Parts: sequence; structure tokens; C-alpha cells
Amino acid sequence: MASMFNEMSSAGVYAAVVAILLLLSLALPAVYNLYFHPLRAVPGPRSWVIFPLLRHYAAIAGTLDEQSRRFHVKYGDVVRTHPNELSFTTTAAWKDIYGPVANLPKVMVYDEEARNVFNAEDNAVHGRMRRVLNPIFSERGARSLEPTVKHYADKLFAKLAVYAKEDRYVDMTMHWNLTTFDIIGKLAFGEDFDGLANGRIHPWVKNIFDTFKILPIIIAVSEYPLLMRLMKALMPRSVAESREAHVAQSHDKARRRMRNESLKDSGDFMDTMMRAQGTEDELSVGEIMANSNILIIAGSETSATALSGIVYWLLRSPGALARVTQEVRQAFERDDEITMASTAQKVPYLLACIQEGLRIYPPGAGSIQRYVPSNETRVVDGIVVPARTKLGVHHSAAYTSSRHFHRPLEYIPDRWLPAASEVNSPFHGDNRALVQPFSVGARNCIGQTFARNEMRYLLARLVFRFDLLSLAPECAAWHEQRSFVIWEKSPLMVRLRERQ
Ligand code: HEM
Repeated sequence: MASMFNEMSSAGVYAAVVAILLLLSLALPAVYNLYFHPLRAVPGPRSWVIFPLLRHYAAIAGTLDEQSRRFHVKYGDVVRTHPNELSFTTTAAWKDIYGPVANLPKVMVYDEEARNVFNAEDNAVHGRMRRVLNPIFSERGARSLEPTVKHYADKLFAKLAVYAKEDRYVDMTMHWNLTTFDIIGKLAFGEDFDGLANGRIHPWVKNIFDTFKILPIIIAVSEYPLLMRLMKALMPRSVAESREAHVAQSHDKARRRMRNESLKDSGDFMDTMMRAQGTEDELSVGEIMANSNILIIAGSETSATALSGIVYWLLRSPGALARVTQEVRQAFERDDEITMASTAQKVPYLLACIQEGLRIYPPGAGSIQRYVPSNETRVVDGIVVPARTKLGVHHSAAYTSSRHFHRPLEYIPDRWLPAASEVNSPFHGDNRALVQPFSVGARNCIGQTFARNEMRYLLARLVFRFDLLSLAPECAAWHEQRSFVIWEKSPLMVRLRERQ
């Protein structure tokens, strides 16, 4: 009896010791992070500093960006959203984190992926890839792609005309996506995704959207190496198979395009990359494939998102819609006068509408983070930041901040017109330099010139030919969306009419 009692008590002691150790392993980091960590003075949600899993849970649930916007309203221009993570909403932070002098390394997610211009850690590799791609993304390069954009624009507007004639609502989110994926597919792989032809999103493209939803899980788990290994071991075979199939399909498409002699000297993305063969900047076949892939992901969804947001906000702002429609119809007599070049000159209000769309609904909702390397400290916007801290400027929190913009939650293109800089303008104090939807520095968006050309061309042709009549009632609050790096866009149902 006594020995049984002794056994129980020693088992009890073990259990108590394990419980205390577990408690300490949770409590000690929390106490350190709250009271002794170098970032302890930076304001932010204490619960997220104590329980970092809450931050990851928000990302997995698609509410991280919405919560970040609220935290920035509550705590100010810098918020500690995790023990080792700061979110900023200032121009100084753009310079100190992303600017050419700071040039902090990017936080990467997929370690095993082939390197492309977006995920190349090595600055020399990144620089080589940028040099190869630069010509096609110059102003001249972008304009040389106009025939391809026109081809798909014609297809899009022919489809919209059918909806208009039948007086049916059309899902503009879907149609912008079909259009931009067809355009970029053609430029990268020499073949489109049959999107506009079939009226549905290609499985290859859908796979990309699905991957975005998994990213926050991978980011959360990557903080715990053991959990990462466990996740990989337990990952259903079907998930791995679907990813492998996606990669194999991309490689097939890229190989087909590389072998297609008829597209030699076509001046598309692939041609640009292949022209570097034999030079000291040459890309390997793997690098060409990886870059084709990333160009499709980075170059389609982003422009489609921006265009969807602009159409939505125009429909919610009848004054702006009437003014941009009138401007375009006065500037051009015929549809074929609308070009990438002519829209750069003749429709300043349309350019303001695009810029305001990028402010109020930036395609990247949150931030693409950088980190401070081991054994270094950096000063960001006056804050001394220790090694291994993740940092970012939060696009949507910055651009919708009342500290930086007058009437920030309203769509007001006038804030981008020259008159807004005059002292008597209510928008005089707007912090326009803060709006950097294409990011800043050596790793900013290489496709921004093409994107701006493409967006203003498509938008001008849309309002030239169609009256945008109304949004379906269920789309009244379309912009209230979750986000998983990209916004989770629901259908944007719009009624159109061909102009009389
Ligand atoms: C409205 C449209 C677009 C927006 C808002 C946008 C936004 C961005 C942002 C914010 C980054 C920088 C990420 C970072 O800081 O690390 C980026 C990078 C990039 N974008 Fe875009 N983008 C758009 C359109 C395009 C287009 C049309 C293309 C190509 C056809 C493109 C290709 C790329 C590439 C390749 C990178 C990686 C550049 C590098 O790391 O050196 N983007 N984009």
C-alpha cells in the first residue's frame, strides 16, 4: 500500500513538474517579449505578443489585414503585430525598409522552389534576372505588347456586348481575371488559358488562387521547424500531387513555347528571356520556367484586382463615373483612337481614377515583408530594430489612414489632380508619396509600366463603349473582403449598356 502511494505520488510529482515546465515554456517567452524584448516599447495588441499564434490564426482566417488596419487606427503608424514583427504606415518606413540603401532581404516562404526574380535571395541572381527582363518592361517594351492586349480586349468587349444586349448582370471580377490571365499566358507561354473563349477560370489558374490560401498556414508552421516536418509528413498525398501536377503543367507549357520556332523574335516575355542566352546574364532553362510562372502569377491577378476595384468604386461614386465617361468620350471620337500612348496624354481624370483605385483598394492588401539579417540592427523610422525582425509597410492600412489622407475611406480621384496640391484644397495635406502600390527599391514591381498601360487602355475602352449602369444589390459592400496575401474577391455583378 505504502509503495503504491509512493508510486502515485512520484507520478504526481512528475506530472506537476511537466505541467510547470510547460507553463514556464509558455510564460517565460511571453514575459520576456512583453517586458525585456528590445521592441517592448512599440505599441500593439499585447495578446498577439503573448500568443503569437493569434496573429497566425488571423492570417489563416483571412482577417490579418483587416485587423492590422484596425490596429493602426488604434496604435498609430507603427504596430507590433507579433513579438518579432513590426507593421508601418509611413513614407520613412518605405525608405528605411525597401529603399535602395536599406535593401533588406525579403521574407521567403517556399524554400525548395526554383529561384525566380521574385524569390531570388541572392542579390546578384536577382540583379541578373532583372537585367534580362528589363527591356520588355520599359515604356517602349510595354507599348510593344499592345497588339496582344488589344486582341484580348476586343474579345472581352465582344462578350460584354452580349451581356449588355441581353440586359444581364456580368461578373466583372471574373471577366477581368479571364482577360489578364489570357494576356499574360500568351506573353509568357505563347498560349492563353482559353479563359475568354470558355468563360471560365482554367484549373491551372485556380490552383494559384488555392495556393494563396495555404500560404498563411505554411508561414505559421515555418516558425516551428518540428511542426513543419510533421506537416510535411502528414500532408495528404493529393495536395502534393496537385502541386506537382501544376509544376509539371507549367514546365510543359514553357517547354512547348521554347521549342516554338514561329514565336522567335515575337518580343514576348519568353523571347526576352531567351535573347539573353549566350550572354553573361543567361538564364538556365529552370530559371526561364520559374520566371514564366511568376510573371503569370504576379502580372494577372494584380491588374485584374485593380480593375475590379476601380469599376466597383466608380459605380459607387456616380459623380466620378459620369466625369470619367465624359472625359474619355470627349477625348476620343473612335474606339481605335484609344491606345496606350494616347491614354497617357489625353485623359488625366482617368489616370486619377486609377491611382485612387490603387490607393483605396491596393491589389496587395497587406505587406510583402523584409527582415533584419542576423547580427545586424537597423533604424526604421527612428526605431532601433533588432536582428530577425520582420518588417513591412502595410499597403491598405497606410492608404486608408486618416492621419495621412482627408476623407480616406471615400473614392475621390480629385486628390490626384494638380489642383489638390494647392493650399486651399482640402486634399492639400494628403500624403500622396505614401501610396506605393508597386513597392519601392530594387525589388519593386518590374511590371508596373506595363500594368499602368494595360489598365488605362482597358478602362478607357470600357467606358468609351459601355455605360456602366449599376451594381447588383448583393455587391453593395463588395470591398469588405477577407485577404490571403491577395483579396478574396467575390463576383462583382455589373449592369452595362452599349452607349447610344
Ligand atoms: C496593378 C498591378 C500590379 C501591382 C499593384 C503590382 C504590385 C507589385 C508589388 C507590390 C511588388 C513588389 C513586391 C515586393 O516588394 O517584394 C511586385 C513585384 C513584382 N511584380 Fe507586380 N504588380 C502589378 C502588376 C504586375 C505585372 C503586370 C507584372 C508582369 C507582367 C508584374 C510582375 C512583377 C514581378 C516579376 C515582381 C517581382 C519583382 C522583383 O522582385 O524584382 N506585376 N508587384
